[in-house]
Amino acid sequence: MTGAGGLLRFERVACIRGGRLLFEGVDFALGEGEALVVRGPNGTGKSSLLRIAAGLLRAADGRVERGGAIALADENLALDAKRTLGRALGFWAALDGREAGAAMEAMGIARLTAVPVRMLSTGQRKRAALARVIASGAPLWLLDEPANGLDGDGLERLAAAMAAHRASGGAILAATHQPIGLDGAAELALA
Ligand SMILES: Nc1ncnc2c1ncn2[C@@H]1O[C@H](COP(=O)(O)OP(=O)(O)OP(=O)(O)O)[C@@H](O)[C@H]1O
Repeated sequence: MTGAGGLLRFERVACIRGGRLLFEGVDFALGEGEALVVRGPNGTGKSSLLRIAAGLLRAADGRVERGGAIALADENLALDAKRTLGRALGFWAALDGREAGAAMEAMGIARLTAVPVRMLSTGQRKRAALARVIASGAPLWLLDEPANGLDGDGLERLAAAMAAHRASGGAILAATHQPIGLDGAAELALA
C-alpha cells in the first residue's frame, strides 16, 4: 500500500454470504495509531468484514489493500488444545521469530504456562487469543468481540494492550457490541 502509514484500506467493498448481500460500498483507511470499531446488529457482517480484512474471505466487490502483517483474534482460538498454554503460544510466536512471555504477562496468564489449552476457562481462552495477537508483532490487529468473556481485570488489560499497540504505531480494527476502551476510535455501523 502506498501513502504514509497505510496499514489497511477498503474501497467500495461489498460482501455476499449465502447469496445474501451483507454490505456494500464500505470505505475506510487505517494508518499508524488509528482504530476503527465496527458495530451493527447480529448477522450484519461484522465478522465477515474482519475476515475480508484478514484475507480469509473474498470481497464480492471493491478493493482491499494491506500495508503489513495482520493478526486476527476471533472465536477460533487457533491454539493446539493438547499443548500447554506456554508451548501453544510459544509455537506461534516462534514462527514470527518472537517470544510469548511478555504478551502472557500483559494479559495476566503467565501463571497458566503449564496448563493444557483444553483446560482453560472461557475468559482465559480469550486472554490467550489476545496474547497470541500481542505476541505476533503484527502492526494491524483484527479483534472480533475481544471483550467477550473477559472480567474487569481482563478488560483493563485489553484496553492497556490496545493503547500500547497504538502508541507504538499499530492499528486496530475491532468488531464489538461492548465498550472496549478504544479511545478516539472511528466507528463504522453496519445495518
Ligand atoms: N460460511 C458461511 N456461509 C454462508 N453464510 C454465512 C457463512 N458464515 C456466515 N454467514 C452468514 O453471514 C451473515 C453475517 O455473519 P457474520 O458472522 O459476519 O455477522 P456478525 O455481524 O459478525 O454477527 P454477530 O453479531 O452475531 O457476531 C449471517 O447471516 C451468517 O449466517
